[in-house]
Amino acid sequence: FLLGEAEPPASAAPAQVVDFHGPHQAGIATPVQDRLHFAAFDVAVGTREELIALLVSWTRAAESMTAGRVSAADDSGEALDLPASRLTLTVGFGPTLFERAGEDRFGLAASRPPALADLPAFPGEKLDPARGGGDIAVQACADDPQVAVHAIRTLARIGLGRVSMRWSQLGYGKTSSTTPTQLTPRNLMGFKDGTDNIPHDDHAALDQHVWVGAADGPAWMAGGSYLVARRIRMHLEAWDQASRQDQEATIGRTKTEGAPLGGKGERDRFDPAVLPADSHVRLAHPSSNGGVRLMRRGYSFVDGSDTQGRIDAGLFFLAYQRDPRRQYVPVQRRLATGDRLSTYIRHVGSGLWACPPGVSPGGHWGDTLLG
Ligand SMILES: C=CC1=C(C)c2cc3[nH]c(cc4nc(cc5[nH]c(cc1n2)c(C)c5CCC(=O)O)C(CCC(=O)O)=C4C)c(C)c3C=C
Ligand SMILES: [Fe+2]
Repeated sequence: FLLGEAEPPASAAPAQVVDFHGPHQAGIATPVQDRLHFAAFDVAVGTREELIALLVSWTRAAESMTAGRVSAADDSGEALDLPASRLTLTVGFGPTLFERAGEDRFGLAASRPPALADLPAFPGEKLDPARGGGDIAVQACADDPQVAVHAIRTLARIGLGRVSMRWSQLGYGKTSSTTPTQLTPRNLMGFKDGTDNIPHDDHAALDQHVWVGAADGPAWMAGGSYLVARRIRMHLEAWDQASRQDQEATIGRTKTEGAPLGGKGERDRFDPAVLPADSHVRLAHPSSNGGVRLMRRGYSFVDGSDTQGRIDAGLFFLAYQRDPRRQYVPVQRRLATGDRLSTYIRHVGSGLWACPPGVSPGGHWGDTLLG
């Protein structure tokens, strides 16, 4: 059936709409929504003009959907009665968009940011190529799962014949708050996650650790950010056999309160040097990593069970940063070699994308790169 250009549903209170336009893409510093649908696409078109046309049509649909309107006259309809639910759509460009197997498909090879260097291999990871990479990533976050799924489905539908979905991941519960005034969410290990994350309104920290600066280069990335995604499987059966004492020593914080070991309250100031030397928080803490921080925005996932009857669950880790070579890579190197948490987890999927700055009204995703 056909739908006209619809007004936002009456229930779409302004507070449920996150502005799509701005100097930075929404969905990075935006207070984290409850649900995620993340998709990595490979581009099938052959010319730069066709790529631009795709990004223009995606942008127009994203502007509509994030405002709580239908995507187009022939919208698939499953989100029709739902409010915008704080939907954000965030796009990133992977290394293969710039160059794939030595081929410069879109004349972009010279524009590849040095910071978009392929991630090195890390000890202990077991990456499944079917769950990694992708020319373009789209992160859809919303407080309603149907709204996030509708948004990805719509972009895939618009891109039919022009892109193929390489892999995707649903996340059902946020694990990292960026809003310290709210109760910190818990991950599937039962621990509060995101206590010391970068708050969404700490603009000094965002400028220092998340947004690419004008002098960082390349110019088209100023105001953008780099996204690292890791599908991290948790061995929950083994975790559940571990004593609470062992679990707390592994993380470096208490389970119930989320307090640093030796402290009382979740937000107590603490000296990481007093935590166990192989604990996760000690090794991930800025003081162990030359002061670097990450904006964590991950989600829990449960994708049924595997052939051995073990639950296929974990953390879909999403981290935004100014330069992965200085941030994610050295932190992950430290964790991969020394973190006691490594006994209970396995990195099985990976991706890295350059997320361009925000879109101005009338502009489109990637216009600073593609013109
Ligand atoms: C490379 C970066 C990180 C990966 C990968 C990672 C995986 C991972 N983390 C948890 C659980 C927790 N992490 C916590 C803190 C924390 N983690 C990282 C980085 C990575 N985590 C950082 C930078 C920090 C903050 C350290 C600090 O500044 O104190 C915590 C404690 C609470 C908090 O501050 O968020 C928990 C719990 C899991 C389960 C996991 C992989 C599955
Ligand atoms: Fe962590």
